[in-house]
Order: sequence, then structure tokens, then C-alpha cells
Amino acid sequence: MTWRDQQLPADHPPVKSGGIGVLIVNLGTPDAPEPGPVKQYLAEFLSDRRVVEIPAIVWQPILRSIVLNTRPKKSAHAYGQVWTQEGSPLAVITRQQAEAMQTRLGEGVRVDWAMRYGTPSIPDRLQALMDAGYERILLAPLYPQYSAATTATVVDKAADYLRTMRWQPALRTMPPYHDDPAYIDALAADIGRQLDALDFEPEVLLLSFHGMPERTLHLGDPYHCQCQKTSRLLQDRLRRPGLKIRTTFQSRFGRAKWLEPATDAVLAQEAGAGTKRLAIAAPGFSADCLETLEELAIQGREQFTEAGGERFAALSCLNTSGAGLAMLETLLRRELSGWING
Ligand SMILES: C=CC1=C(C)c2cc3[nH]c(cc4nc(cc5[nH]c(cc1n2)c(C)c5CCC(=O)O)C(CCC(=O)O)=C4C)c(C)c3C=C
Ligand SMILES: [Fe+2]
Ligand SMILES: [Fe+2]
Repeated sequence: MTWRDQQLPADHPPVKSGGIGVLIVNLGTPDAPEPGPVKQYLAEFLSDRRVVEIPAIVWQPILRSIVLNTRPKKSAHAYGQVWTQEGSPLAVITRQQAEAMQTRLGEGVRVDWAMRYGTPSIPDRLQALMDAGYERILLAPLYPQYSAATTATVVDKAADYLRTMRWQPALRTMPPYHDDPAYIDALAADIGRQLDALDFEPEVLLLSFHGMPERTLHLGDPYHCQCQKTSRLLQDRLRRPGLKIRTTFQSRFGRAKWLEPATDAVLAQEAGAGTKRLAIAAPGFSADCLETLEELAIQGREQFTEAGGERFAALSCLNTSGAGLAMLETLLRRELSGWING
């Protein structure tokens, strides 16, 4: 009991200890690879005004009457192809990343994880950290490139929850790290290692980033520029002059024009132009997920080989690789240093 507790009534909640918590956050994923849970997840995700920037009065009827009646079945099938014994790859890897950070950062800091959509939710984990006495919380969205549809909506969600609290934690947010030497070095080391381990030598390496509506670029979202900068720095750092490297954007959604060139179009175009051996990496994803394991590794392979390609490799994301964990530790320690040493 502290001196403060002694002055409080007996039924008063315990005085918090003031410890430091880290909440790492990724996008989110359904609870099961079945249409029901996928529908629930998509309803939450695609109702986020940061993600679909169409007025709700126009979008919600389309979402409810068309998208949520057609997409869940198709997406559930895709999730079924990549689901693991432990669950959705994105959730499993994010949890493993949090556990590894707990080990690396030690007992002085508590590391937890959450998903922007689905479970475990950001409010749930923020409250759990507060209940356990962590009054300073570092919110770490694991998106190297900033976009309103990813980084900003994580901060919105945390802020919305803080708005409901009488006793708020102090919140710090980890900035995007698209050009951070720790990130570029980790990518170069991990992609270089995977390229060296292939039993063929690719002529082309695609760096495929998740797409966004092109309109967001014109509205000032830095996402496209940050993807291009990551690619340029990574290309320099990879030092493979014989390898043709191209930047592409995947996972188009809806009817609007998205950032180009599209990954699927480039796969077919490269094969059509005579490229026989191709590798693809997804540097914007911190963890393998549906978009890398199904869309790139399964569908991408089909698109390339059906158009005449012969050898294809989809490289893993940083996940829990040594390079990836060392990078995360560097980024988190940098943000925590003000609180620990200050
Ligand atoms: C890495 C950054 C991401 C950006 C930017 C992003 C933008 C964005 N996404 C959609 C629509 C969908 N994305 C879906 C899956 C998905 N998206 C990301 C990351 C980014 N999205 C990840 C990591 C995942 C995988 C989730 C998993 O469970 O493994 C999906 C769901 C799957 C499907 O039905 O195809 C949709 C839908 C939009 C509209 C958008 C930008 C405006
Ligand atoms: Fe997405
Ligand atoms: Fe997809």
C-alpha cells in the first residue's frame, strides 16, 4: 500500500503504479474462416469512414445490400486456404511479435497486442493495461507507411476510447517508419537472405504494397510517396544490380481507380514480356496475412505461370525473423527512451 492509498476510503479502487505499457496494433482479421465471422469483421472494417470515404448515406446501403451479401463467402474461402491450427496468420504472428518484444524489453515494460477491427480490440487491451496499473502507453501501429486508412484510424480508435475515461493514461504513438534505416536494413537483410536461399535466380523482384484509392494521394495522404521511398531505399540497400525491381500495388477494392501499377497486371505483363523467373516481396506488411499468403503466394503464382512464367517465389514478411524483431525492438526502445531514461 502506498501513502496515497492510506488516505483513501476502503472501497476506493487501487492506486495505479504508473508503469509503462506497449500496445502493438495491426489491422485485424476474422475470428474464424467462415462467412458469419468474416461478415462481422468486414462490416466493422468497411464501415470505418477512414477506409471507405464515401458518404455513409450512399455507402451503407451498398455495403449492407451488396458487399456483405457477396464478399464474406468468397473471402471465407480465401481465409480457409491460409488459416493455421493457431488461428489467422495475422493474429498469430502479431501475438508472437508481442511475446518476443516482451522478452526483449524485459519486465520494466508490459507488451500487449490488439487489432483495429475484430479481436482483441484496442479499447479492451487499453483498459486491461490501465487496470493492471500501466499509466503510460506507447501505441505502436505496425504500419511502416502512414495512411489515414491504417495508422490514423488506430489512433482515432484509441482516442475515442480515451474520451470515455475519467482517468486516462498518457499516450504516445509510434511514428511511421517507411524510411527508417532500421527498417530498410531489416528488409534488405531478410529479403536478401530469402533470395539467396531460392533454388533459382529471379530476373525480376516485385515489391508489392497494399493499394489505396488514387484519390487519397491527391487529397494529401502520404502513403503512396512513402511506399515509393521505401522501395527506392530498399533497392539501393539490396545492391543487386542484375535484378530488375518494380513497385506495384495490390488488393484493389471497389470501383474507384486505385494506385497503379496493379500487382496482378504487372505479373501478367512481366510473364507476357518473357520474364521466366520472378520473386515478390510485400515490404508494407509487418506480418503475413490473407493479402500475402493467398493473394500473392497463391493467386499471384497462378497469374504469373498462366501468363507464361516458369519460376515464382513469394517471400515472407518480416514476421518474427531475427531481422524483423531486432528492428521492432529498436523502434520501440527509441520511443520508450524518453519515458525510461527521462
Ligand atoms: C498494409 C496496409 C493496408 C492498407 C493501406 C489497406 C487499405 C485498404 N484495405 C481495404 C480493404 C480490405 N483489406 C483487406 C485485408 C487486409 N488489408 C490489410 C492492410 C492494409 N489495407 C491487411 C493486413 C489485410 C489482411 C487481413 C487478414 O485478415 O489477414 C480486406 C479483407 C479481406 C478481403 O475480403 O479481401 C479488405 C476488404 C481498403 C478498402 C483499403 C483502403 C482504403
Ligand atoms: Fe486492406
Ligand atoms: Fe485481397
